[in-house]
Amino acid sequence: MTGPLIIVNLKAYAEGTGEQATRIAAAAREVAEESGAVIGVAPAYTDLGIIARDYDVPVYAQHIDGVTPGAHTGHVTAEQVRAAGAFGTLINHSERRLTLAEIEASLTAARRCGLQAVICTNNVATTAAAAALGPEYVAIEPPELIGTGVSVSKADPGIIERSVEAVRRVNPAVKVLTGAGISTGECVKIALGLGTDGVLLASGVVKAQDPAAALRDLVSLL
Ligand SMILES: O=C[C@H](O)COP(=O)(O)O
Repeated sequence: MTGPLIIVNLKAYAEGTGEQATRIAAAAREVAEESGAVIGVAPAYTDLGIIARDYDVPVYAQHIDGVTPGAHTGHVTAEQVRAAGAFGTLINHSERRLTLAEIEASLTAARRCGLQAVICTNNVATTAAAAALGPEYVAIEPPELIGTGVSVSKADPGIIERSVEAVRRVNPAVKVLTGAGISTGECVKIALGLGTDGVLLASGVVKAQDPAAALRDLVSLL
């Protein structure tokens, strides 16, 4: 994949399975084709297989556990999401936080299965620690802005700049995403201008009346 990456995290917003996820995946595919942007989706586990099978978009798990297949009730393995068609996985999202040891174990599992790893972080220090582990991406998201509609790009550009600097210092091979309240092309443009490689967002697309229109706006200034 080349160019900025936009990942739409569907979280647990849907009350059922299928309908919302397939609508957003279809919109992601359509807008990616029109614009040339890379748009991934992170559906619930219950929707992951169908999205990966029927929609030509990069699919991310929202979390994987750092275990190998075996007696682990209530866990989800990298092998399972890979077999269901996942391209990558989020790790340590603010709504699914892990210890440092667990982050490392989940990253090891992702590597074992060839999944692209996006480690989410909540401040500059954790961004630097995550970068030291060497995932493909870190995604810095100030937790207080998540789901608020107040964009990190406008409310806290400094945390993006400092995170990009920290990653470049620790491990320049790691790419940086940012997220929290991102909903417009302007937010994306500011984030990229501050040195990121893309954005991670949810409510701006998931709660939109017309997800395709919301995605078109996001890529409008690329
Ligand atoms: O994974 C996505 C982030 O937590 C951002 O969520 P949000 O776009 O609803 O603020």
